[in-house]
Order: sequence, then structure tokens, then C-alpha cells
Amino acid sequence: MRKTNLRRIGKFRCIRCPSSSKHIDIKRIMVKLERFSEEKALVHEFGKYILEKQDSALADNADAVFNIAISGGSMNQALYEGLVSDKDIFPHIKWPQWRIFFCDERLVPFEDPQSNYGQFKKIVLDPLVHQGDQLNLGPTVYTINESLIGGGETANKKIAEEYASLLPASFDLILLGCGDDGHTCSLFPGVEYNYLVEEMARKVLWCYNSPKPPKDRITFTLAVVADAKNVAFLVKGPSKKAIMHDVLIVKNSELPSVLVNEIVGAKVTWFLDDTAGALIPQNC
Ligand SMILES: O=C(O)[C@H](O)[C@@H](O)[C@H](O)[C@H](O)COP(=O)(O)O
Repeated sequence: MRKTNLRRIGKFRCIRCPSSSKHIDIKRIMVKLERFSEEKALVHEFGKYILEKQDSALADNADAVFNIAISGGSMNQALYEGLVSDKDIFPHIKWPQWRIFFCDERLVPFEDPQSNYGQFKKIVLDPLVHQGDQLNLGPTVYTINESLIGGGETANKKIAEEYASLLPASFDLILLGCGDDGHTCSLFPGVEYNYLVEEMARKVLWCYNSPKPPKDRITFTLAVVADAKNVAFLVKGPSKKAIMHDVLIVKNSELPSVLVNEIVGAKVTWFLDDTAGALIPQNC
């Protein structure tokens, strides 16, 4: 059974917001909704949002660090476009003060195209080193222990435990995606995955039955997401239209992305393009 403290019952109320940012009342919990008709504007505003969170975490203190966790999939390209290739944003990113973690990771070697770290390195880290015709110092990136991959159940559990031990007490920012089925991190909907969404004591779990390949992964639990100072979802494309309606309007509490809204509330911002938000009324 899912823990009842993850659920909040309330009546949906949709309010009009005067600014360009809209708000949706999810069972009396406000989450922020940012919608864009142009892809370029979406990634630029996403980059600006990340920069603002960096600046408030660092507050011009050269010794401070910005603890950020990122997701895989389409997130990498958005990070490249919003932070590395955006000439207005790139000069303001203090990469050496960034500590980057992965919300979930597939248990494959880094060279495998399914590796979230491998894709992040290829799409974001490698290009940023020489961006702007200069040598840039990069962030500190926390990967899983690759040497344990392929070691079976005991090794997989150890990968999760070790990764949990590296995490900061709380993240300044967690960047999430949302799958067509409403999953986020590697927290999937359905009873066979309840062991993942119900865990609130451990920070990282081995997911042994992912419905999306590869079946072995590690994932943050909702306990980590709940403690974050800020959480942002980035969702693009027409394949996300139906699930965005289920998440933001129907608010189906069986969906892990809805659970994030419920437990994190006002600290959550959703960045949507118009195709993903096609079934979300414009006036809410
Ligand atoms: O490793 C993973 O599988 C991801 O971290 C996952 O949670 C992702 O964020 C969603 O599947 C959305 O992915 P897209 O943005 O590519 O649709």
C-alpha cells in the first residue's frame, strides 16, 4: 500500500494569474507553470531559471557550491542549449562551483548509449570545455561506481547505497523529466513499482524491473525530491499531451510525477511547450 502521507485530498480550483507565469492549484498545492510556443524561448527561460537558482545558492561566495541533480533523456539537449550554447547565459555559469548528480542512472557502462552520465558527458560536458574559444573549468560530476556494474543483486544494491552516501543533505535544484506514463526519475507507476515510490527512508534504490530498458537502474526516492529547495520539470512534444492532462488537471495520485507535485508543492515549476500543454486550458 502506498503511504497515506504522500496523498493530500482537496478540491481542484483553477485560478487566473495576472503575470506571464501561470499557477495551477494541485489539490490546494500551488505549482508554477511556464508555457512556451517556441522551443528557443523555452530552453532560454529554462536556462535563466537554473542560473537564478545557481545565483541564490552561491550568493557571490567563492567557497559555496551549487548542488544540482539532473535527469536523462531530452534533458541533456535542453541543458546544452539553455546553458552552454546560449551566449547570454553561458558566461554567468560558475561551473567549478557546480556539484552535479543524476536523479537516476541506468546500470550499464558509461560508454553504453543508455548511460545517463555517458550522454551528459557527450552532449554537455565535452562541448562546454572549449565553449567560447577558451578553456573552461568544468563542474564536479558524481557518477555511480562503474566498476560494480554487472555484479548482480549484491553489487546493484551496493551501487545504490554508495551513491546515496554521496548525496548532499538537500539539493538546491532537481531537474526532472516526465515519461509518457507519468514516471519521473526511475519511479514508475503501477503496483509492481510501489517499492520505489513508497520508500521514504533510503535516498537511492536499485530499480530491478524498469519497464523501460535497461531493467536495472538506480533512482532517487521521493525522500530526496521532497527535501530539495527547488524542483523543475521540463516536458516537450506532442507525445506528452495526454499525460500532462492526467498530471496537471486530473491529478491522478497513482502517477509518480503527481506525487512530486503533492509533496513538494510551491517549490515545483513545470516548463512545458505548447504541444505538451495542448490539453491544459490557457486560463489556468
Ligand atoms: O533515465 C531516465 O529514464 C530519465 O531520467 C527519465 O526519468 C526521464 O526524465 C523521462 O523518461 C523523460 O524523458 P524524456 O524527457 O526524454 O521524455
